[in-house]
Amino acid sequence: MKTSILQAIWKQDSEENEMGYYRIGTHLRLRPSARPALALHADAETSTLRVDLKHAEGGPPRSHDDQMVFHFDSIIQSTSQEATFNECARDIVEDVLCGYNGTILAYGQSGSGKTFAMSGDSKNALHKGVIPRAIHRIFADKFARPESETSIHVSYLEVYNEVIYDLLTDKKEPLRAVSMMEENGQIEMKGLQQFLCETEEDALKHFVHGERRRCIGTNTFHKFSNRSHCMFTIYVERHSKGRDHPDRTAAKLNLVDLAGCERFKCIDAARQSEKEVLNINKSLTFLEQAVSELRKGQAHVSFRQSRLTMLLRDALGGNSKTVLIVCALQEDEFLDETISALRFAQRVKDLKTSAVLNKVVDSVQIERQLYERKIEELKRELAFYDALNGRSGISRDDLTEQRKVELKSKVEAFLLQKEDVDAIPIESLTQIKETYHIFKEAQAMLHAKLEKLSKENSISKLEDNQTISMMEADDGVGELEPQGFSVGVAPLDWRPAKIDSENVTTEKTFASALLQQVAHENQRSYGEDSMKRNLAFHEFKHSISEGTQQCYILNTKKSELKEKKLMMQNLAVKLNDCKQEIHELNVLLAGQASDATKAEPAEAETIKFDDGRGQLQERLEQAKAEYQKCFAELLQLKDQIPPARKEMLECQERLLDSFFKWYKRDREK
Ligand SMILES: Nc1ncnc2c1ncn2[C@@H]1O[C@H](COP(=O)(O)OP(=O)(O)OP(=O)(O)O)[C@@H](O)[C@H]1O
Repeated sequence: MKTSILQAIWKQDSEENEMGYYRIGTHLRLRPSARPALALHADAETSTLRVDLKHAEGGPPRSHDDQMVFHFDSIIQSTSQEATFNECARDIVEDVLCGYNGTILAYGQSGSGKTFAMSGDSKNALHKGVIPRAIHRIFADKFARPESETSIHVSYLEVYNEVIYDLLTDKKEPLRAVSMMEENGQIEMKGLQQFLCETEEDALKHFVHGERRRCIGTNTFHKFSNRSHCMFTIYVERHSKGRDHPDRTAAKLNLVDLAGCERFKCIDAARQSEKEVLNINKSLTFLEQAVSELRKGQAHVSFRQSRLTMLLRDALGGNSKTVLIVCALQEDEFLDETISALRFAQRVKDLKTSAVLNKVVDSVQIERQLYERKIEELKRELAFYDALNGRSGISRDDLTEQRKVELKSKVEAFLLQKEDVDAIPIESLTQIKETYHIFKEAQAMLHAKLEKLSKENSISKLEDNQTISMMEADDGVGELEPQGFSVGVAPLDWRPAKIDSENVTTEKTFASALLQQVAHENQRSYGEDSMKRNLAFHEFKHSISEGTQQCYILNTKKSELKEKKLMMQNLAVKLNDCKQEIHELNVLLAGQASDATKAEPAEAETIKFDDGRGQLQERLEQAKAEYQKCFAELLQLKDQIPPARKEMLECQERLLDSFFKWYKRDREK
């Protein structure tokens, strides 16, 4: 029988856990009694309590058939505080350490042992209650896990006459009231202090401080009755050390010691405030009401009716794993209160909460998730547009290694001119980027090869090139721009031919190549660093007579060439001026001729023999003569320039040749 019940409970639990719902655990703790009621039959093995009312003494007349059976997760009777903790509280504390919120709730009539169960007896270490034992377990776990960073805070509040007070207010000050707010569906306590505790002692110090500040009064049942509902909360935040995005959990354990309900007839008017009792009973009634509404599955549960129900909202049906410890007196005179507490426990037993692992996601992670979602959406949208444009099957994800290899071979084929550029597909931005990347790689490889080749081949080649460029830079002879005077409006039969700039360029290129060749040949024999050679060349030109003479001749040739080019430029300008003048005179003469045609015969005669017209004609003739003279000179000069350049280049070549010979001789010495 016992086994089958346990199996059923275990099965129920595991099914519920898979769904994320957790049944509220209920435990019955019977306060030891010298004269327990004959009506109560507790069976710790089956965790059931049978109430036989026919055996009940006193009270209203009852039916002899009145018999009730209450089931619990466990019945604790004459059991140690440690065993009570292990039975009722340990699992919840372990769950809090894993990141689930937990609530342990002590319920029962005044004097039934709620405070004894939760706080224990401070005078005897063996009688420590659930709260100090939970603190011990949490700190033991913190120090047993060096790989995790665990921070522990505590707070302690009481609800007295529907006002919430912070029990951890400094002892010199009156208790500070706390306001309860609801933000984003969460109950927030504005003004409730949370204290960081590094050690178990820190937490115990705060707990004891709060205990001392609880509202305690004397009632009919005992001298130190708690007149308020109290909640000690331990906040456990934990994350693994040394990771970029560590798993972070934040859970809290609410340890609640409810005030005990009392019958009005039991109130000691001399010592107790009626308002106080009224408020306690009222809040407990609202609690019962909320439980029965939850049990019925009502859409609206009246949590807002009291502070207590708001505080316990999550514990009864929200994000919390919850355990209820129902404390009861066994004596006959308290039978009604005991039955009432048992009934409450049975109703709570049917409730389920939906505890979740409280993972703290940092803002960076949230942002990343948002972006990832956005990227997914955009990808879907792109795929949609691709499909609309008949380009389905295009992947915009990172290219696979195989795709990269394929693309590379296509680019190579293109570079080696085996394939046309169309062979490289253009499908997506990723692919285009990869193509650029391949080109860049190819360019880098080529560059490296060239560098290697040039190193192997000759450092001196570069040096000679420097020498050559130095010689060329030294030339100082500008190129003639011959355009601008070839389209003649002058009434001459012939047109001046263009100066053959192509020949000049070719000649120069040829000369450069020649010089390079000379330098290259010489460089093979004398591999020297450029600095030394440049210095030697400078010395040769300025201090060695052979060099000085050749340098003088070269400079003379350069000056002659330069002068000729300058003269050509001046002549070109003059030619253009003449051309302009001829044009203007022609226009004037043509204008006069047309006036003469339109005029009367007598007048026309006057114009025809007008002095001015004769002068214009004369000036035109002079301008034409000037033009022809300039042009002839220009042609002459043009013919002189190539031989002059050739001479200059030969001088240059001779100078270099003499220099290399001298340099070789000098080095051999
Ligand atoms: N299991 C137990 N074993 C021994 N003593 C107990 C037990 N339970 C309660 N007591 C004693 O009974 C007395 C009343 O207990 P307690 O103060 O815990 O009751 P309570 O339910 O918190 O009452 P109230 O609601 O009025 O504060 C205390 O002196 C306590 O030591």
